Amino acid sequence: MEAKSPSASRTTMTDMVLPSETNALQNLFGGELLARMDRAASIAAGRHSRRITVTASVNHVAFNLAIPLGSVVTVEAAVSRAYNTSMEVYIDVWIEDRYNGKRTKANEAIYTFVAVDETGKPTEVPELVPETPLEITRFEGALRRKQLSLVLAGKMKPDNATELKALFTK
Ligand SMILES: CCCCCCCCCCCCCCCC(=O)SCCNC(=O)CCNC(=O)[C@H](O)C(C)(C)COP(=O)(O)OP(=O)(O)OC[C@H]1O[C@@H](n2cnc3c(N)ncnc32)[C@H](O)[C@@H]1OP(=O)(O)O
Repeated sequence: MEAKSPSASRTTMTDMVLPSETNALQNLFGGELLARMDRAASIAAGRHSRRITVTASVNHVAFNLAIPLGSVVTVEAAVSRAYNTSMEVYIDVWIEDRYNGKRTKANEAIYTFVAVDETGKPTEVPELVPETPLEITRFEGALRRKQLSLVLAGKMKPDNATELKALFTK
């Protein structure tokens, strides 16, 4: 399988915040944002793998800024590292000032997707080769995030999480 860069999977979705999607403070409901990020990330994982993909884990979500009613919200997702059958997808969320077009980063998240065949069995994905400095930083941090996710899910013994442990012993 031919290796791909993150730009091959980059997915951008822009939409606005409607009244039915807000909480009591008139800000975008967190679950709605999670769903928008899941949709963009699953398209990115599908573009990288050209397979059916399923969300295996939501590894990290940071709701740094509330997103008010009426905001123009852009969700950008791209595969940040690919393994055997799984892919880490990094998602950045931006809000855009209606009048001057200035973009502000509101949130970010990291999801893990697994490519599967028609029976739901995990199947191989192409390697990912990062290109830009940001892509390289995200690529290099991905293995410890995968190990943390597997440890929390009870799928890896903490002792085997060598990359994660190195964070604390360096
Ligand atoms: C464009 C072309 C498309 C064409 C076609 C389109 C069709 C249009 C489809 C629309 C698609 C919409 C997609 C929406 C996205 C959902 O909403 S999907 C619904 C929610 N998700 C689910 O239902 C998934 C349910 N879970 C599962 O099916 C299984 O647990 C999984 C995820 C397949 C993993 O199965 P498993 O038995 O644990 O498999 P296993 O071999 O142990 O692990 C497989 C890989 O996952 C990793 N993994 C497993 N758990 C974790 C974890 N917690 N953390 C990190 N990694 C993990 C493993 O490390 C392994 O990685 P690799 O080393 O192979 O890379």
